[in-house]
Amino acid sequence: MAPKRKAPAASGRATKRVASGVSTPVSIDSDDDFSGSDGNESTGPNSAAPPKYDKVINSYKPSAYVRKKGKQPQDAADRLFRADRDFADQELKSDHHLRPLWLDPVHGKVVLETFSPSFKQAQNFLINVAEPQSRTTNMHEYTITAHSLFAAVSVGLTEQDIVRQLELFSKTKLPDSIIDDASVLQMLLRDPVISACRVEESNELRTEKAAKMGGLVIPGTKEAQGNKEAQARMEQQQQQQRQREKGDDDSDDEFGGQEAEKDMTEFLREEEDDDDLDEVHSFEIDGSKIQTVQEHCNVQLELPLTEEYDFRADEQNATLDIDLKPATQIRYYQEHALSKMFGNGRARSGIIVLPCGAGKTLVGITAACTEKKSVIVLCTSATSAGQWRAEFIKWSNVNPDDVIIFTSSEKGRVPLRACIIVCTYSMVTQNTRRAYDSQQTMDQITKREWGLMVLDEVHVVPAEMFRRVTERIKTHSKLGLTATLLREDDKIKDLNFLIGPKLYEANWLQLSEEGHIARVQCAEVWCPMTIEFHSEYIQAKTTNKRSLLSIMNPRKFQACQFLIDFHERRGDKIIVFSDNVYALKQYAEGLKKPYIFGDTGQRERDLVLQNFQYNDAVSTIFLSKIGDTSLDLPEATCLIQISSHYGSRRQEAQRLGRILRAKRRNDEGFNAFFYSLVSKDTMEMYYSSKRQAFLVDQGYAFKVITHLNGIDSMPNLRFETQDEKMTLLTDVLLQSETAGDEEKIVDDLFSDKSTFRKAGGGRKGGSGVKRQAGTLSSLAGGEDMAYLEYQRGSRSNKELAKPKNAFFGKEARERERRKKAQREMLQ
Ligand SMILES: Nc1ncnc2c1ncn2[C@@H]1O[C@H](COP(=O)(O)OP(=O)(O)OP(=O)(O)O)[C@@H](O)[C@H]1O
Repeated sequence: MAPKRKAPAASGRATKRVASGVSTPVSIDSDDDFSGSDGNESTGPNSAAPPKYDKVINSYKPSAYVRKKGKQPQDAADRLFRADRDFADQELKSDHHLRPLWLDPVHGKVVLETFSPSFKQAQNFLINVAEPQSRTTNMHEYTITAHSLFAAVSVGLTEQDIVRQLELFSKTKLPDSIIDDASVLQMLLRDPVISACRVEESNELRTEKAAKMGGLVIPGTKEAQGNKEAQARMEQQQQQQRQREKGDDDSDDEFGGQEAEKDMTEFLREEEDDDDLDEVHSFEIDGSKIQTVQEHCNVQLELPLTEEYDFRADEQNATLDIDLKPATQIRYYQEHALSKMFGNGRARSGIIVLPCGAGKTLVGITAACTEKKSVIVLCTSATSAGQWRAEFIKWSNVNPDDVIIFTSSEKGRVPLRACIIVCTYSMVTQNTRRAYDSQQTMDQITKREWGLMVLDEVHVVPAEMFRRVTERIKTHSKLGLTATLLREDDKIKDLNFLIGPKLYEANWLQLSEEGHIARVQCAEVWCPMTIEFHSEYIQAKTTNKRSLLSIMNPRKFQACQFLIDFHERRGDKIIVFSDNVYALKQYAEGLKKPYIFGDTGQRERDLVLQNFQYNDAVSTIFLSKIGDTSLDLPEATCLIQISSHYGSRRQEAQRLGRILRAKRRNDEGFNAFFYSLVSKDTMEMYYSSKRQAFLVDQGYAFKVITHLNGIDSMPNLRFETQDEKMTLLTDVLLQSETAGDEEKIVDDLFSDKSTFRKAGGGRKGGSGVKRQAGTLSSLAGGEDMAYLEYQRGSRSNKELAKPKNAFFGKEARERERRKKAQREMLQ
């Protein structure tokens, strides 16, 4: 008999340590396709090299790590093997190599081996019961939380199912766990906040049989297709039967009738099975206090609630005539996501997370086609509202007259019949007095009940806005859609009770391997500082100055120039992002490329974007932060970040999303590219790794490029001579403190005060940004970035925009100069 082996400590971040690709620098050769090597050089999770973790486990000697009293080994790994992480006593099952899960029962962490034979089955199970934390090539890490377990139970998994499956997939024996649902309800009844929200005074729970839930088929799936075919066959059989009865039967299909009967028997059997469903224990709460109860349960009691809508039993609200067009087939992951929402035959409110370009819109539309009740869609801009309407008409058979837009520029009338209304968050949440027609539409929206509310881009909308939306609009179910649940403001928890729990989160790498989104090569390019820039960097007294010096590092400029040239020659469309406006202008003008930032007027923006989209001579544009949320950007295949010095993981994920939808993604060997240019030995390196954390968790490996082969022999490379470098340094040193600031853009979504519209819709003449008052010192510095605060009411924007003093005169002249230069670049 083989000797018993002990389990190693299931360290929470095992995958992260394996995943980190930044530690071993590699270089690229400009003559090679940097993607062409298939990432073999990569040290990160995308590496084609065999999994190293495997070897670590096999050579593992658990006893060596057991922490003995009195002995305090102080090496770097010691903290990973503290008492609460030491699972050396857990016994490995004899066939543990066939089972893919390592469990940490103390912290609820689960590590899944992707190279295990039962990986797929284990993954399907884990997605239901746990939150994915990190999904790299060889290891996935999940956490089991109260929310995730509750979500699992509410899609029909029982406590026994969960324990049985965990036991099945785990390499070690499971510790016991007990859940008691009824006692939770009794506890809620006794809770002072909740009992005050109840309708009845009694302490009794109401008990009834669970509603029948089977038979629901999500449109656009193979099952739905099968059902339609079966129904068509049945109709055909009935027709033939009628003809036979009339005596003029000429059909030779004598088995058709039996087939139809079989379908029906199967259907009835499913219905019968549903009779075995459990009992429902309930108590009723006052409708106006739902939000209080949700917040209290989710936040204080940590008992997440789910909202469910039995739409098939709703006879009060009119049915919407909508179905997916017969040719519309939803993809398997869209079906998975929707089955989480409709898994128990009702519509369960919650959030579906799919990467950019994976088809969130069709998920929302299919949800609408499943419920067939009135729908309200909330989106972030007028452009997006228009796209939602067009997509409804493209994918479904809905009558176009039934899809109404409500934005600042378009205010359709809401009909009394069932309909779909697509509006912007700002239109619905506006607190100030509305124009007459706008108020009328708003009244029609708030007066009626909606079956489904689709909330687009939930990660960028402030929680306060959701609160207002959900308070004002009566809806039976809510579906939040987003590419990432990351929010730097830590308001994600609020989304849980304002919308619902996360229902589904797709695996980015899997979708890109399957060609649903583009395959992306990520790289961090380390640019050494020149001696002069670095010595000024060390002496600089303020963060802003240091930041400006690291962005303007001449070697970074050269790397940017080289990469643009390299990718333009490959036929890529390139977006260069700079959060700093001074650098944006210096780089773009220095390289003779068009650019857009907050101050760029609408016509100039449109001109630049259209040229980028349609003009082969314009392959590169420079964008400030305005490109993150406020522009409807054409497709790009290469992104270069030159300045993004704070560690926003969301911004990083959002920017990556810009290239995930590349249409050429299914071309043989196609890769999109995402570069971050980082000045070596500066704070940029720290922020860069912070920003990458989310993408590393999604399985992206960041290659580190320490040398761009060919850069030294590149013709017309800028800042080659010492003189040029020194002139640049002098210019940077002469800039005022605020030149090192990031551009301050507050999307109009976030601000009631903003009088500006987002690009592509809304009020004429706006620039899509909120400008904030700049300090006098920023003006005195002579730099040409000025922010004005536009107040509502008192004076028109036109008046305010008139130059009022010499500085603004200069500003106007500068704008003219810039426009002229841009026009020349675009010719
Ligand atoms: N099931 C499907 N069959 C065919 N095409 C699809 C399907 N699902 C999505 N698409 C297409 O994929 C593209 C991306 O879809 P969509 O714009 O909805 O993505 P998204 O997730 O909303 O992206 P973003 O977050 O960037 O807005 C669209 O062209 C859409 O038509």
